[in-house]
Amino acid sequence: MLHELPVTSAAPAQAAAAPTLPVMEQFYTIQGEGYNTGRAAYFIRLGGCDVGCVWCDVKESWPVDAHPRQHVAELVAAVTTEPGRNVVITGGEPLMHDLEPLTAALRQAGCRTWIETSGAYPLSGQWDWICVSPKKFKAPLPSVLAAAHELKIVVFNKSDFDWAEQHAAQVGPGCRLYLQPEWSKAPAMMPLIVDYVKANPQWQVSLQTHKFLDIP
Ligand SMILES: C[S@@+](CC[C@H](N)C(=O)[O-])C[C@H]1O[C@@H](n2cnc3c(N)ncnc32)[C@H](O)[C@@H]1O
Ligand SMILES: Nc1nc2[nH]cc(C(=O)O)c2c(=O)[nH]1
Ligand code: SF4
Ligand SMILES: [Mg+2]
Repeated sequence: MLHELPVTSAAPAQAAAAPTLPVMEQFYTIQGEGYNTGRAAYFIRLGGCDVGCVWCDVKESWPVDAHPRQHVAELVAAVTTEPGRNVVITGGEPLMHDLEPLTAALRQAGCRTWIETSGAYPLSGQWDWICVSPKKFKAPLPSVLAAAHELKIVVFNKSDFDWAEQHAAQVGPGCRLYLQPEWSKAPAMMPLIVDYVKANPQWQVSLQTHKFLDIP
């Protein structure tokens, strides 16, 4: 015998919340630092950082709530209006956010995904180039150091050379090693960096070339 089925109104499928991220600024420029210096790249600067570097050159990025949130799809659409396909995710400290949705969407759109991180938070996302710039103010995680393609140490005083070596001992074998002068200390530190790289040629010099060029 057939039973009459109770009439149920199917609950509408819960729409997955479209992922958003707080964006301080976004700009298409030339990568100024490190291994990819000189390459055209689209920068996405995410808001939020609690690392607290005294010499940080982008302190306006620190408060997470000060920056309007954008949908991942909007960000990818903005990136792909430009001819380049290298995308740098920076901040702020970008790894304070789950970067899986953004990096997956960027790769789907044919972009290469690069990150600038202090390494203080666990890695999320899919990356073609990982630049780790560890900080004394909040230690990098061993798992992020191990994944680095590039280790970029900011040299603020002469104790930073020993500190650089301590971190170089924690990266993988193919990782590129860079010493970058802290911008305001460059006149004093640059001669020491030059001598250090000449004596320890596994290291290279990285300069913030965009600041000399007066571009973003
Ligand atoms: C503003 S941070 C954002 C990404 C991430 N929070 C980090 O520190 O790697 C981008 C890069 O700029 C470097 N940087 C910040 N302030 C600097 C300064 N005053 N002089 C030289 N490099 C600086 C950082 O070490 C990092 O490699
Ligand atoms: N041109 C340019 N290159 C950069 N490389 C790393 C930057 C950063 O702030 O993460 C940066 C930046 O702000 N501008
Ligand atoms: S970790 Fe990066 S964004 Fe955060 S304070 Fe340091 S340099 Fe600035
Ligand atoms: Mg910068």
